[in-house]
Amino acid sequence: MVINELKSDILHEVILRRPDDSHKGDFGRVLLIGGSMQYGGAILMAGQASVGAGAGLTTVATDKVNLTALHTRTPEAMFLDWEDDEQLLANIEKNDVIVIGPGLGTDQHALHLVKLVFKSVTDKHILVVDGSALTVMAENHLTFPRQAYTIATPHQMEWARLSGVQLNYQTEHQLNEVQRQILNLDVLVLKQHHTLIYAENELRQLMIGGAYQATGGMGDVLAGIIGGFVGQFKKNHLKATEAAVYAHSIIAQEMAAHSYVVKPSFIADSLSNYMSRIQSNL
Ligand SMILES: NC(=O)C1=CN([C@@H]2O[C@H](COP(=O)(O)OP(=O)(O)OC[C@H]3O[C@@H](n4cnc5c(N)ncnc54)[C@H](O)[C@@H]3O)[C@@H](O)[C@H]2O)[C@@H](O)CC1
Ligand SMILES: Nc1ncnc2c1ncn2[C@@H]1O[C@H](COP(=O)(O)OP(=O)(O)O)[C@@H](O)[C@H]1O
Ligand SMILES: [Mg+2]
Repeated sequence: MVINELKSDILHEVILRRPDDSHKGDFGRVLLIGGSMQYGGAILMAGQASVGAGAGLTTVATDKVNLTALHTRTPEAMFLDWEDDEQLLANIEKNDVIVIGPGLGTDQHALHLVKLVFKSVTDKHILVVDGSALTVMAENHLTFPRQAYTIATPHQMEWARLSGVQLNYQTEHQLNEVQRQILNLDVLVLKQHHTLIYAENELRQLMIGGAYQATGGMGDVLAGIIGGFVGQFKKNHLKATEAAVYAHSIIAQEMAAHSYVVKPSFIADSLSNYMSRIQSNL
């Protein structure tokens, strides 16, 4: 398979100046589901990243224990109790993008939520599946729903669990591509040093980023940025995903000039500033 490098021009192609005559409803409604008691930080970071990426409206469905922390860190985001199925169903319908998985955990409630989302999404939705949701799928032999546009963001271990392609075989790109198709995925973001993005007729590789990103929460922030980008830049979901992947790492790379390790939440917070530089072509 031919691998094309993912380059900075993707940012200029995707991140456009907002029309003056617009409102929050024009820039995507993103619902993020995750954050057990143990992993609350993951969904907080993903929510913060969705807001930072410019999603018009961000809602976080999580364990009640995370309510105060969410509103303290990211008051722009709305809260939803993840035990309230009725509210969840109403919100799935209302939102354009559903991000499920950051800090979700793998217990029975996590499985219930994954099943609820998979059966409720329609062809109007973009679904981003990350973290624990991928492990829950693997453990319960679930496949992605056909009806939604689906993007999965596994790291190599999560991909091995889900696809059966073990780490030492993941360099065989054709194997990953076949699994992407079998699993009904529109886009596979296979995260690693030099992340690969598999999609119909296309394989792209990120050639920036580094070990300063190897810290918990880095993927949670990426899931939130992807949610914010696909919700907002609606013309091409694949390109919006690629731009999110590139922006996430170029910001980390810039921060690494003066940070040994880059804090994921710092990327979420500086994203908007970076995007403003891109749209002004600075
Ligand atoms: N502050 C928080 O609340 C955090 C919550 N997290 C959540 O914790 C849950 C479990 O995710 P984890 O990823 O920790 O656990 P997993 O058990 O799914 O995988 C982690 C292990 O996979 C292995 N691995 C192999 N290749 C890898 C690669 N390329 N990238 C990363 N790991 C690779 C590593 O040995 C690593 O310890 C997820 O729902 C995640 O969102 C994590 O994001 C960490 C931070
Ligand atoms: N050495 C590295 N070089 C480049 N990128 C890295 C490196 N280590 C981790 N990353 C990036 O950081 C993110 C980690 O995602 P993930 O493992 O899901 O983290 P978490 O679940 O803790 O949030 C991915 O985007 C991955 O590509
Ligand atoms: Mg992760």
